[in-house]
Amino acid sequence: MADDKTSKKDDREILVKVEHLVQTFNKGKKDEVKAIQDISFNIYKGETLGLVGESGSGKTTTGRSIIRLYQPTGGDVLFEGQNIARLRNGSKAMLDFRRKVQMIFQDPYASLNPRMKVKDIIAEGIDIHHLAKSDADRDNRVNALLDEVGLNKDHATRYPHEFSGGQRQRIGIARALAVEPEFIIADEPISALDVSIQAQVVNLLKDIQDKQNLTYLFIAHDLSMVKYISDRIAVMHYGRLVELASADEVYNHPLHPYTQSLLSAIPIPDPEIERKRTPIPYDASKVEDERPRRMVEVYPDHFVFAATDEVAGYKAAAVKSHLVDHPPLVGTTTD
Ligand SMILES: Nc1ncnc2c1ncn2[C@@H]1O[C@H](COP(=O)(O)OP(=O)(O)OP(=O)(O)O)[C@@H](O)[C@H]1O
Repeated sequence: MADDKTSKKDDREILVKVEHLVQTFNKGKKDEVKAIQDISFNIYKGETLGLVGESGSGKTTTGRSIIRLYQPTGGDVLFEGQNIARLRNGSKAMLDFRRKVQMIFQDPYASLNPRMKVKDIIAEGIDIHHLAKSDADRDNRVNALLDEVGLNKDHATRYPHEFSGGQRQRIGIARALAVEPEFIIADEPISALDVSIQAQVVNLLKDIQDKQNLTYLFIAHDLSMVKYISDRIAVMHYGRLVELASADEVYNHPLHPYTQSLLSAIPIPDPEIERKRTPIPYDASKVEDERPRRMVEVYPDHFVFAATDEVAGYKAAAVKSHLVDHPPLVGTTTD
């Protein structure tokens, strides 16, 4: 992390270390896109790090660069201390990484091969990594995985089109779990699902995490669900991180104007309060000028993207916010 001076030594084990990651598409061409512009953060073993931001902010690109679906333009990604950005495709270390890190995708319709039976979809990774000792072992593993995600063994011989969206996402989760991963990148895993199903899938992911001590990067634009599942939250804007802290900190003591604006747009399930609230508009001019900025720890474990002369202001705002017993709901009210 850029400025660790106020951090106490802690015993959290770093599983993934992203350092100065840069991802530029079509570099040097007319349609160049700076999708990620120098971001650094850690993901600790056993935690869920939520990555939020508007469409186009670079969340998916971050996930895909970490898992090496994209070769980073710059920077490093350390997984268990090994630099993934430099691994050769086809090497033993890369194969090992491909097993340990799995992805769950947004669209459970597009991500499952319609011509394959569910058991073969789930067992794909088992086959690639030669994890099953026999055909019976393969079947047993598939059945246990179906059970784990709330499906049953009768589903094994069916095809994806026979399932609902929520069930398909469960199949996608079983496929990811099949190779006994350590780290899962879930890219908007519930955005395409009915609201009534979303909580079920999130709860399933949480249960599995508890049982298997998995680590998650959970990408979403829906801040309400991210709060529920995340230990910490990183807020992304235009290819940069602007704030990173525990979920409670981000929700109750947001410091960066962009985070405050995002939070103010979440509907509150109380019609009385909701009626009086107006979202805070985001004024980029003050916090996105030419001054160099970096992530600074302005409160313990609470980082904000700040220029040197903004740090004191953020620190004071953090202290002030914590003095209030019940922090004000973000968003201005008309009262
Ligand atoms: N393969 C690609 N080639 C060129 N540009 C890309 C590519 N992938 C993403 N981009 C661009 O990079 C930027 C970041 O996109 P990204 O998909 O990472 O954002 P996101 O925050 O995940 O958005 P969403 O929520 O819509 O998925 C966008 O401007 C996007 O158009």
